[in-house]
Amino acid sequence: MFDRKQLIEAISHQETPVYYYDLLLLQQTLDAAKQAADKHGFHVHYALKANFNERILSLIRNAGFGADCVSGNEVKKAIEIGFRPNDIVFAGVGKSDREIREALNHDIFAFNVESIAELTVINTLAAAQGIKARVALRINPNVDAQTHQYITTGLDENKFGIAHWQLGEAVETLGQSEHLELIGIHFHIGSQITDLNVFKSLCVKVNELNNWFDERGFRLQVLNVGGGLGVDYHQPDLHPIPDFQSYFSVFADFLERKPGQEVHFELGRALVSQCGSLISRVLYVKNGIKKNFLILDAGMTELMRPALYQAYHQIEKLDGDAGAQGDAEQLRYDVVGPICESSDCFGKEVLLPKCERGDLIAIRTAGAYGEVMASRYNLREEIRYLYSPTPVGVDT
Ligand SMILES: Cc1ncc(COP(=O)(O)O)c(C=O)c1O
Ligand SMILES: N[C@@H](CCCC[NH3+])C(=O)O
Repeated sequence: MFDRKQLIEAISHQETPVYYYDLLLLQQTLDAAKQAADKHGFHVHYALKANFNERILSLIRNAGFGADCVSGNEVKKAIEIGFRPNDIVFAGVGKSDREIREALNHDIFAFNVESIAELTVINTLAAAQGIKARVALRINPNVDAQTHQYITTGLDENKFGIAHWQLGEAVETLGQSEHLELIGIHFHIGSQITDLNVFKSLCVKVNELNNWFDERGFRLQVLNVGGGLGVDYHQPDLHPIPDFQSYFSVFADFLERKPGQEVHFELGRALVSQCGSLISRVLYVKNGIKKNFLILDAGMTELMRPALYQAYHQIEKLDGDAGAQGDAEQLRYDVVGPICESSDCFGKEVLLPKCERGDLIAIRTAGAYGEVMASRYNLREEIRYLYSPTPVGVDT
């Protein structure tokens, strides 16, 4: 639970803006996800792209998750943090030769391969090292994730994965590639998916393709269905932990596994979103005729999602006489940052208790795709962090 009192105390001497991570909530989320996945014998790789803060990664590694990486540096980071190479997968439409070579050196579990040309390149680089690379084919299943158009990835018009009509050629290439071992098929249809029916549709496609490979004599070890489970940006206190039980049950009920086949997942957002908040102070209040502006010391440089996708994040006043839930006068504010871009806006017409300079503002559900997407535009300061006390008995 978001402990405002503890946070206000911790923050009082702290410069803002600052990312606050609730490590207890993170641990509870990881425990819930692990328990729900273990019930079905599912393997979960954490998608590092969502947040690669080292304290967070350590907790995730200790909780027994693998790693899903999308660059050579993410692979390197995962190894440094102590993820076992055998628990690391590497996706990405544009893996460079250097990145592929380094991942081969580490003998990672699998490359999720996104094109036929990439198969040929990995085969050549593996041959040069005299080894065999384990690969899974990332297939574009043309399933509509019913999410924001910029974060949908599994439609024919998206750049990700191999199209189903290219599978014949992919299989032919594999047949000619002595240094590749096909271990599975991989899918990822998009992010922030809140309608579980979408995952049922994905299962139907995975089953069809699993049969397609089976009929051609391929014994696939792994079905990797990617990530994408969404979180509640509107009510973070009501739903601090996503419903992992229902999510994994969809796959347990609808995926038709062949004997011995493993199911792998790549969750990012669902594991880390709710544990993070961006904490900021009000620099200025501008009262206009048409609008009131709350100008914060945090901007799109610290949290880009609202500017980039018009994403909603709950905005709360943390302190002040009335507190966030008090019966003080409420006003509507456009909550903006100091960056010289009009899109530098966290929310329009946000209803808040009357604010003044120095008040603390929390922008919630910022643990995923927050800090990692920060930029130094306008030569902003480096990101600062603050952590809640480490959960008892947990080693970070
Ligand atoms: C291949 C792949 N796997 C996993 C993820 C993690 O997605 P999410 O954070 O929505 O769980 C992504 C990002 O969308 C991705 O591109
Ligand atoms: N960055 C996106 C999600 C992209 C997921 C990675 N393919 C977000 O903030 O919601």
